[in-house]
Amino acid sequence: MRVHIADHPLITHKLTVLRDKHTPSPTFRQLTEELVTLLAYEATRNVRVTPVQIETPVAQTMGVAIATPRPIVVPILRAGLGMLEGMTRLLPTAEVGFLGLVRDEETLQPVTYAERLPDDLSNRQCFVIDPMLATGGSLIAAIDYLFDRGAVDVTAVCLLGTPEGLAATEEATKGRDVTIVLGALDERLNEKGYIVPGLGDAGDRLYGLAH
Ligand SMILES: O=P(O)(O)OC[C@H]1O[C@H](OP(=O)(O)OP(=O)(O)O)[C@H](O)[C@@H]1O
Ligand SMILES: O=c1cc[nH]c(=O)[nH]1
Ligand SMILES: [Mg+2]
Repeated sequence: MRVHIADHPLITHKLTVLRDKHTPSPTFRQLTEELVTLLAYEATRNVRVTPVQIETPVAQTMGVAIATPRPIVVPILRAGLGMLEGMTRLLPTAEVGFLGLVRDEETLQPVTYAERLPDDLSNRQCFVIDPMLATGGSLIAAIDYLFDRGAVDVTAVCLLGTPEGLAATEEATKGRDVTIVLGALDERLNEKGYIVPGLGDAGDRLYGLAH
């Protein structure tokens, strides 16, 4: 498993505002979109391209186009939806599949409540988006869905992660082509499975629903 942790002052600045408990939902949504666009630059570094010939006003030249089959972007509902617009802005031709997972806050196990993915992901590059990698349970479940359907590689883009979540994901995805791109690696999980210092419940902060 490859892990890339962002190291850029703009990303750290935007994450600082996102973490602040006084930041209201509209600003939180805007920053989430901006952050995913910055992280997507790194996450798409190995996107498959194919050579194309084009004509500029001056000469013929070779360039590249995103290869087919098209990549697929999979937001993990609910919080991952907040990253979709920023991701598809960089990959406008990507297909979008959906996975609805919610963590049981007692057991910390993910429960699947929605799934709308292509049946066959053979030879597809997949990008999973979810702001939080806490215990890793939700991301591992998402990665399993994708490889079970034939995905060749999965890149996950998360705003915050933990050492515990990374270790669990590494253990569960051994032998598979998995890359994780993080905005920041936080200190730890607390006794309730929340990321410390984290930003709280990403879904609630994006969409404003109380438990
Ligand atoms: O690594 P884990 O321990 O599995 O926790 C991370 C998951 O928790 C959050 O979703 P949540 O279950 O709160 O659902 P929501 O997006 O609907 O709020 C988050 O968006 C991840 O999907
Ligand atoms: O800190 C956390 C952990 C899981 N899910 C969240 O939204 N936040
Ligand atoms: Mg939540």
